[in-house]
Amino acid sequence: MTKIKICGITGEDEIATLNETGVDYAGFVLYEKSKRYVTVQKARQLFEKLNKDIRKVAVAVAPESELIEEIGRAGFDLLQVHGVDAAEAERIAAQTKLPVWLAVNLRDPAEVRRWRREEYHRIAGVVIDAGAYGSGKTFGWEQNGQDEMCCAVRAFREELLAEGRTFVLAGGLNAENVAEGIRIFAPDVADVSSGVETLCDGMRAKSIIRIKKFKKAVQKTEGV
Ligand SMILES: O=C(O)c1ccccc1NCC(=O)[C@H](O)[C@H](O)COP(=O)(O)O
Repeated sequence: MTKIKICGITGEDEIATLNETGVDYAGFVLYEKSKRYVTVQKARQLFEKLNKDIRKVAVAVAPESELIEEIGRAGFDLLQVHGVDAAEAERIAAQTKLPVWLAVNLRDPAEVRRWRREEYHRIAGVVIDAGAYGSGKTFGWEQNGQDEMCCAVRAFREELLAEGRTFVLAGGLNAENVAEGIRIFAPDVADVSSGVETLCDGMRAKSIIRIKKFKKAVQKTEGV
């Protein structure tokens, strides 16, 4: 079944929500400019409350060497890296013992063609995401899934799968569109942040109801 990653975890209530809903991955955004920013230290405190079978993903943007080292010591299971090219992601993967997912923030079809030509030796997986980080917007696949960009993404997915790499679909997913995303791209992992949040006293928080709905929509694609 398509696995589920809930990204942008910031507090203990959200950890309890993930434990109760039983998702596969929890993402912690270690990028200071993000509204979902947590320090590595804060993420480590949250790990203590997280069920052991939920994998912990460090999400970073063009991380400096020091942060990569800190992430490597903190107990994460994976490092998802945005804002770097394939060569830089390969260098990061060589520096850390963690499996690395390269996040590609898509802006136009030419970009997918460029990424498809890259050589991946150490990268464990690729996250195909919308142009803006954690924006709740898709990269435009929901029109019909047949345009140039979608075809290029599917071809990219085939290449990654043939090499045994994980393919993650991200950007603007929610309970209403995730089944269509799975039908078009057949990802290994569906990654969501904004689409399972609610505003509570002006603060964004992951909603247990929305996560349950999201999970149900994913399970329905497999007849569960
Ligand atoms: O969420 C952020 O603010 C963020 C900042 C910098 C890098 C990555 C970030 N988020 C990553 C994710 O939440 C997911 O990988 C993905 O973008 C899904 O986001 P959304 O469209 O909100 O579902």
